[in-house]
Amino acid sequence: MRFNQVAFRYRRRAPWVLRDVTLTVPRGRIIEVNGRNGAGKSTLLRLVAGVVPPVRGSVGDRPPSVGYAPERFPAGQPFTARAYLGHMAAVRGVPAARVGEWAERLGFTGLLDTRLPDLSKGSAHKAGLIQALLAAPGLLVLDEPFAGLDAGTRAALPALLAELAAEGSSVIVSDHQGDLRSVPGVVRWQVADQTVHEGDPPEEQTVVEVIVARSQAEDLVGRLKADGYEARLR
Ligand SMILES: Nc1ncnc2c1ncn2[C@@H]1O[C@H](COP(=O)(O)OP(=O)(O)OP(=O)(O)O)[C@@H](O)[C@H]1O
Repeated sequence: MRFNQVAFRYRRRAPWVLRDVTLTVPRGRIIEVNGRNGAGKSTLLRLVAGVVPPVRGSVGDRPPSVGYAPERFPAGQPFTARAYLGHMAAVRGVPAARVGEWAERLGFTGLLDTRLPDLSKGSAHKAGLIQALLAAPGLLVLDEPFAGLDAGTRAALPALLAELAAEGSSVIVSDHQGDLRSVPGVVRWQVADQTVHEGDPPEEQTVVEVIVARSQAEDLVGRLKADGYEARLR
């Protein structure tokens, strides 16, 4: 899946949230999306999932089956979790039994007959997660999935995501709390300055003063430069 010069803003004349975003979403990998509050992480995830279209540019080759769990699960609907998830399974064309399997895996079985508005915030979040996982997604987009989860589910989720990635899914996750730090091979994206930077943020730079005999100074500067440091003679 590819983003070609994607730009997005929520309204005409509103400031651009993202501009000139060109990137490839790798298959079979977990991508962790970081950035400060308001940088545009959720907006990027909505564009990846196809919930909003780009204002400029294009998105190509999105896998046909997409699972998306937004940051806030809209829990106001007057159904039980079982009825809601059964409905979502039917919409996605997967057997209703899949609901029970994921509920079991995420410790949600006892809550299936609770009405969505009566679920706690964390449990509603889990219902959102199960709904995203139902259809063995080629692309799984999770916005802050770790927020509000109980310790057991929170500890189990990275391995579950790694398993889906190993089966070939692209798994894109925004994560403030570093829950994916222990998973090997995670790709990191930083959202900043209205765009997306691949890789870890550049480390902060500092200046080290070295006092050396004048006769050795040029040699030392040369050696430091050869080692990749920025060095100047004063
Ligand atoms: N539905 C919306 N309508 C209008 N503006 C929005 C909407 N959603 C987000 N924005 C604006 O877009 C910008 C990016 O917001 P976004 O939610 O994508 O950031 P974020 O990095 O996910 O933030 P956080 O870490 O706080 O969740 C912000 O200036 C925000 O006010």
